[in-house]
Amino acid sequence: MPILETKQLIKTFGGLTAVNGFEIYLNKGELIGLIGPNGAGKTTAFNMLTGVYQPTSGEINFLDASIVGQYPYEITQKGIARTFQNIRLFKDLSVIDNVKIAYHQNVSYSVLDSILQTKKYRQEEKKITEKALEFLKIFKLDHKSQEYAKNLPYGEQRRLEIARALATKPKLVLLDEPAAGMNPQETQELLGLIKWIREYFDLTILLIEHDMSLVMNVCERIYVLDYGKIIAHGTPQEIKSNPRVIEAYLGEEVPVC
Ligand SMILES: Nc1ncnc2c1ncn2[C@@H]1O[C@H](COP(=O)(O)OP(=O)(O)OP(=O)(O)O)[C@@H](O)[C@H]1O
Repeated sequence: MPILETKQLIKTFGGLTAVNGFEIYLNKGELIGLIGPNGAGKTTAFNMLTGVYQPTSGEINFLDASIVGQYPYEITQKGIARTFQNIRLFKDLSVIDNVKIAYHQNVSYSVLDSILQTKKYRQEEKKITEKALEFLKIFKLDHKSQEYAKNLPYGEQRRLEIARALATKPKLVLLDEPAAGMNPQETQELLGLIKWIREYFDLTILLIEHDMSLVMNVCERIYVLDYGKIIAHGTPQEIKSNPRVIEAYLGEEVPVC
């Protein structure tokens, strides 16, 4: 039984059909790639899976229940987390506060507790700080916990964004071009990190990526989107040699390994 399944998802913006009949399934524990030329509809698909956009029509089932019509925060609570193509951190907050914010969706103290700084509030805040620090340690960012997020080098900001997404305790993580803007060494490290977090946090991962070597090296199956439609689906080997994929990439040599 797939953890996530979509049926005939469509998203139109005025006269433009950005996503047209998007059907994918993700089994628990899989690491799946979503690739396609610029403007193919990849981010729009992510936005529908996370409640940022409501589909024009179609179904999205997560853990056997429909999530269509739910708000992004409800979908996060159900266990889907994401990162963004353009890093979205609270840049003027410290590194640790960026992670603590992700924990705050599960606090049990009230606004009044926090205003009055009650014992309950203080105890829970202490626990959250400890947990956030543990998390930063895993991502080798603990020594920068008090640094402003905006002062981190690019690769570390990407790591922090992934750390923050994982602090919401997701079952499924959607990574939107995590290697964008990274140099080859950072990309290589990221590849190791993605493989590792999948095992360590028992995750299912859906990855949008333009870096073909990353996708081909790390993903078990790949979906290819072109003009809003899935034109191919298969293992990296199958995708590499698929004529429709080669055509969509305008004769570019598709994958590089
Ligand atoms: N909010 C919006 N309003 C109008 N059109 C939109 C909106 N969001 C996306 N689009 C259009 O939908 C199409 C798909 O865009 P999308 O960003 O999903 O593609 P993509 O595959 O993620 O591209 P890229 O790889 O460049 O990020 C594009 O033509 C884009 O201009």
